[in-house]
Amino acid sequence: MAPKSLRIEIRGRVALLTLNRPEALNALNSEMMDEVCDTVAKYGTDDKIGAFVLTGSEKAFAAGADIKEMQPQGYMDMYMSDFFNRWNELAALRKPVIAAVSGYALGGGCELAMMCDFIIAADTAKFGQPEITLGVIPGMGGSQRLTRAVGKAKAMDLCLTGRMMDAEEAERAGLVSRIVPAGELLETALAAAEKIAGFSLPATMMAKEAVNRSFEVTLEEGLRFERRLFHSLFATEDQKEGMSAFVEKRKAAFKHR
Ligand SMILES: CC(C)(O)CC(=O)SCCNC(=O)CCNC(=O)[C@H](O)C(C)(C)COP(=O)(O)OP(=O)(O)OC[C@H]1O[C@@H](n2cnc3c(N)ncnc32)[C@H](O)[C@@H]1OP(=O)(O)O
Repeated sequence: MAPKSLRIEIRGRVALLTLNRPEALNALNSEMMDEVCDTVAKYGTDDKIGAFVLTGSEKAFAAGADIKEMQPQGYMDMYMSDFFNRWNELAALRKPVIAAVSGYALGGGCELAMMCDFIIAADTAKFGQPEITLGVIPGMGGSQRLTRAVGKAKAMDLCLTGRMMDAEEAERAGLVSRIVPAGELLETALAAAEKIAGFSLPATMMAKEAVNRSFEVTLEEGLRFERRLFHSLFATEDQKEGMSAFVEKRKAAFKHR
């Protein structure tokens, strides 16, 4: 069945996923979670896809989890269904994912963007964790990923006051990798994704794995892990091709093997 709240376009080796619930500013409900996670599961194992772009509308990347869906729930409902757990499938995706954020990225929207590997923001983007204004706290990783991205002071400020930060503040804080004019957001994100998808897929996957590992282990363990991955890439055809192409002064043609 075709997804209802997600548009999927395949552009060469890039899968472009557009959140599509404009009537609710892309509020993330269970249907959307299933559609996003089913889609990344499908293309995550497709050798023809080398990178993803996740985006929303001009007004909202996503204005948070769907408050109307959560409002009637009780503790047992949330606990027994392990509400939001499926979003971990996006965070665990092994291929690179870029979040292209325009407008609101609030609550679960900000958390969803942070599950991606990096965020390219339009100059209109606004980030925040306003859950405190609803009597709750972040529940899709905000207190953890935001703190790792921007440090304790700013994460506390955002989680405790519920205020929004604009794209410039988010870039200064390290949440966002680059800011572009709103009209150039999608082409910039797609160009970055196409560039990544043109490199060796095993190398981009291992680069992602190595950077992510730095959040979990000591420096010494991380360095050893990186070196082992680096060594292993010398078993790939793409290492032979990439280095030969440099020596022969030509463009590499990676086979993703
Ligand atoms: C995942 C967790 C656990 O971390 C929790 C969360 O994510 S909780 C949600 C956090 N997000 C918010 O609290 C933001 C809620 N939205 C707003 O504050 C405003 O909508 C706004 C400031 C983003 C934009 O305001 P405005 O331009 O005035 O538009 P609205 O009229 O408010 O919204 C239009 C339409 O969308 C519905 N909407 C917006 N956000 C949500 C949401 N998170 N869940 C459900 N529905 C949402 C809003 O109700 C409007 O619909 P109608 O009521 O007109 O049908």
